[in-house]
Amino acid sequence: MVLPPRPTFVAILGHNGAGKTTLLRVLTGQLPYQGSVRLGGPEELRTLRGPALARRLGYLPQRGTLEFGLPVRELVVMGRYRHHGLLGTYGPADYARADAALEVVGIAQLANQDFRQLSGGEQQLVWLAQLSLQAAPLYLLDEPTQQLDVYYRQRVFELITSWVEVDKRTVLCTTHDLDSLPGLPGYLLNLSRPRPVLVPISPEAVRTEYNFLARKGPRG
Ligand SMILES: Nc1ncnc2c1ncn2[C@@H]1O[C@H](COP(=O)(O)OP(=O)(O)OP(=O)(O)O)[C@@H](O)[C@H]1O
Repeated sequence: MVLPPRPTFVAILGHNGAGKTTLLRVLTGQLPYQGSVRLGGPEELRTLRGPALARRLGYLPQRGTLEFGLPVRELVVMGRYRHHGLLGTYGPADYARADAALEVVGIAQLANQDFRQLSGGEQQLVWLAQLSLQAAPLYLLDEPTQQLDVYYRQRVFELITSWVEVDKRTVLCTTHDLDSLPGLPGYLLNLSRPRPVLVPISPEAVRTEYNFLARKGPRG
């Protein structure tokens, strides 16, 4: 499969267990794979490590946790780690970016709270704000709207659209949230299909995939 050369959004669909997270883990270099994977460059993915991989992609896994207490703003500013190192000193410009990202995802009022005291949905929004500071050309999101209410779900898909259209990033996003997709520019990739292909998003295409997933069980 080849993604379009221009920045785009791909919603990765499929039943539970279809392999959506597995695909993202392959693309982030966490799992071995057969065949060939290239991310916007000539090098084979398995040869990229550390900073070289981080320059190509930002990854938001499911259910990110934190073992220690940290104010939200301090966690978000760490999205700039590629520029300073993870424990580097961040300056006023970095904090201004963090504040702007919190504003965009709609949780500026939580900036000084301890991350661990936030609700699951609020924590998810913090990770999205942090990711937006990474400024990689490819973002991989694993069910980013999983715990979000209808307002924030809509807001996250607006954010994704702006990452594609304004910031010119490609976003691959696993989701079960088909209701949010019809108006978005980009593609569907249904991993429950025997031969998954990129299908341009339209209300009809979303309905077709919804009906496929609703009628057929994960084992066909
Ligand atoms: N580390 C692992 N070892 C063995 N099997 C695994 C491992 N991780 C996932 N699997 C299996 O691979 C299959 C795909 O899992 P994956 O997490 O990619 O599904 P998914 O499409 O993301 O599902 P969901 O929608 O429930 O998140 C599942 O059958 C799962 O049990």
